[in-house]
Amino acid sequence: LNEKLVCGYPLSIFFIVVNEFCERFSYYGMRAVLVLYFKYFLRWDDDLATSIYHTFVALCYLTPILGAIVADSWLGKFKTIIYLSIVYAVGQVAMAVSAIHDITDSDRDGTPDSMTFHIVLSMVGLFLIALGTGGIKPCVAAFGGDQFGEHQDRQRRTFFSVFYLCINGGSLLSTIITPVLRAQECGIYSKQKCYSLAFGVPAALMVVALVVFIIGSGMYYKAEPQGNIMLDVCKCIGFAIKNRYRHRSKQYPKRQHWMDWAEEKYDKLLIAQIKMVLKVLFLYIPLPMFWTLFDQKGSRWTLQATTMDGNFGALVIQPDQMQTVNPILILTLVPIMDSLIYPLIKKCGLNFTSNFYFSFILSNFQKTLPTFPSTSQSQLKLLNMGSNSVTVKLPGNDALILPAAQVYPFINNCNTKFTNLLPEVILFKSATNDLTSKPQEGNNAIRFVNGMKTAVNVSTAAADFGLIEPFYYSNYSQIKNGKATFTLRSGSQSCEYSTNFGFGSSYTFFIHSTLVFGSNCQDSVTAVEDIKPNSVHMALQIPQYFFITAGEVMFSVTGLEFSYSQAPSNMKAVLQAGWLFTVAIGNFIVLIVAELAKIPKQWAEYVLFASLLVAVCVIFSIMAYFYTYIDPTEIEAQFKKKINEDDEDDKSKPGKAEVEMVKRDSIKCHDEYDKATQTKM
Ligand SMILES: N[C@@H](Cc1ccc(O)cc1)C(=O)NCC(=O)O
Repeated sequence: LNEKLVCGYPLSIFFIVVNEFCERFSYYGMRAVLVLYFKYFLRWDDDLATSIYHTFVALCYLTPILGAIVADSWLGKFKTIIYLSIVYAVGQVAMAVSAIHDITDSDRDGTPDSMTFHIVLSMVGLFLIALGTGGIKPCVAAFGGDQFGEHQDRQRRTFFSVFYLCINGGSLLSTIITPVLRAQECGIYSKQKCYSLAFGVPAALMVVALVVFIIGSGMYYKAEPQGNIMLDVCKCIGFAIKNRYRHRSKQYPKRQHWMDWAEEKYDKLLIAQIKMVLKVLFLYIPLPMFWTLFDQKGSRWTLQATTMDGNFGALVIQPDQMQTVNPILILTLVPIMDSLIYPLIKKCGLNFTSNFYFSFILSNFQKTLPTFPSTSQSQLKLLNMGSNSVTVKLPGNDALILPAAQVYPFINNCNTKFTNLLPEVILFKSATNDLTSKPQEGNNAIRFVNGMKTAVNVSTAAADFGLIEPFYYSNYSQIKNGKATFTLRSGSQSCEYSTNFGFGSSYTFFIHSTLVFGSNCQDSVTAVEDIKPNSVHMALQIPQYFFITAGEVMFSVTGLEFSYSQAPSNMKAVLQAGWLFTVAIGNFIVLIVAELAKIPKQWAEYVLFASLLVAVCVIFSIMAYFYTYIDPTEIEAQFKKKINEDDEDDKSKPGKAEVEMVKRDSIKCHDEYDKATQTKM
């Protein structure tokens, strides 16, 4: 089969593994920034961004069925991988182009003028990517498995572990790199967040994946497609159901298995193979619930991270970079599980082959947003710009002593009249201009109010607030976390004001009438916190990541190998597609809950998912306990032997030529299986 062996492993798998590394880099790199691209570039709200994200992920895991049909019945795995990789690379390029804001920014203000163009192009790109990544997914893993002979079970198992490590190596690098690229500013006419680069690098990696795969083409074992096996399976199941229904009367004797009702028309080998597949597919039923929780890392968890404090001391983590925790944990946990935990469990006499998972999501939530006025109210701020306390009487309220240089936020009904306010008390009505949500991407939204009788210019290295007229206020500007120094200027005179920012806060800075330029103006500016900085640290997401990743290691890594080893020889890609289909269903569940249920509290949604998963865990454990492992090769060999013996018997009987022809047709795939195993030896 494979003459070139390195340390007992076929050389060809090196190209497959590198291809997978680059492809997963491309996929996860693009996916890491996708939800933020929807929110901040296409300007969609959280629910729409989450829904489209999960529709895309679901599509990526529905298309494997298409890829498996094409590979098994028409092109073979090798050609399917090549053609669909080209489609995939085109999709990635389309995404990169869709994120170039300059293309439609004719007024050069930094925002796209035709959002439709960007939406349509990115949706086309995502569709092509889903077709490509999903289409090749069942083929690459099964193609890798095909490179091993019958006697190389151990090597094949190791291959699947290494394969999983490569997936996570690729995704780890990309989930670190693409958020950094996204955070850069780029553009021809105006500088904006560089989503085009964050999508462009994954596009380049997909081209590399394709080239590496082609380079290895001379070394692969390429099994021939074996006819439209999916169609045969569907027809055979359909016939069994119909036949069972036709013979529902009690006068007909029962058969051992409902699929046995297909025996009149279909070959026993095919029926046995379908039984094997159904047995595994039945075990897959509870799995979507795991993916429902698992895949929210890229959507809800990332959006949640944008409202958290990402300051890790020397490192400041971007919200989308938190996803790297998953591959980091995979890369550490898989070797530990393989070399320590599983052998230990085996030694204890437990057959704990990881068909068990448990994960629980803890939701953390925070309240850093203030109480905002309702539609019939407005928010007012009273600012005492004088140097003495003043007493203020607000309509319907008790008299209030407002100390010097202090601000009093006040929500009142719109028609309330204020009279007799002292000249040094500024009434600052900001109902329509105040921020009502957290600033984007962990930035801080800052504005200045000028209480002086002369216009003041305010600027920092990162933003220019422009010239602020007396008793007027500037627009908001976005400032990153850390120390910021503002320069206040009036004519040729200036002074500096410095302060520290956290993540996701909003401040209004009031410049006092008493400010004297030329000296330190630190005491002449009052900061009023409109929105508190994010108080919950991103590190609090790590336990959730740990539990969900431990669950992934225990069932997903081995699930890949399980799906391969329990599949009949001609249905390996089909069963891989079945496994991936559970991921698609899991993402549809998120979609349904996010779009239809619209649970108002995020924590309630998390608790719902976690409770469902606990219930499903119990059901799955019972199902896994009763599952008995099979050796498809052994079963197929027995059938082959039996059919050959029957053939010999039949040939000796007169008038059986026609039956023999039908049988020969039905075991066509069987002969090919034979051929393949002979070559493998
Ligand atoms: N652990 C996942 C990979 C991954 C990486 C980063 C994320 O944010 C989420 C998931 C994995 O191995 N998946 C299997 C696959 O085939 O992609």
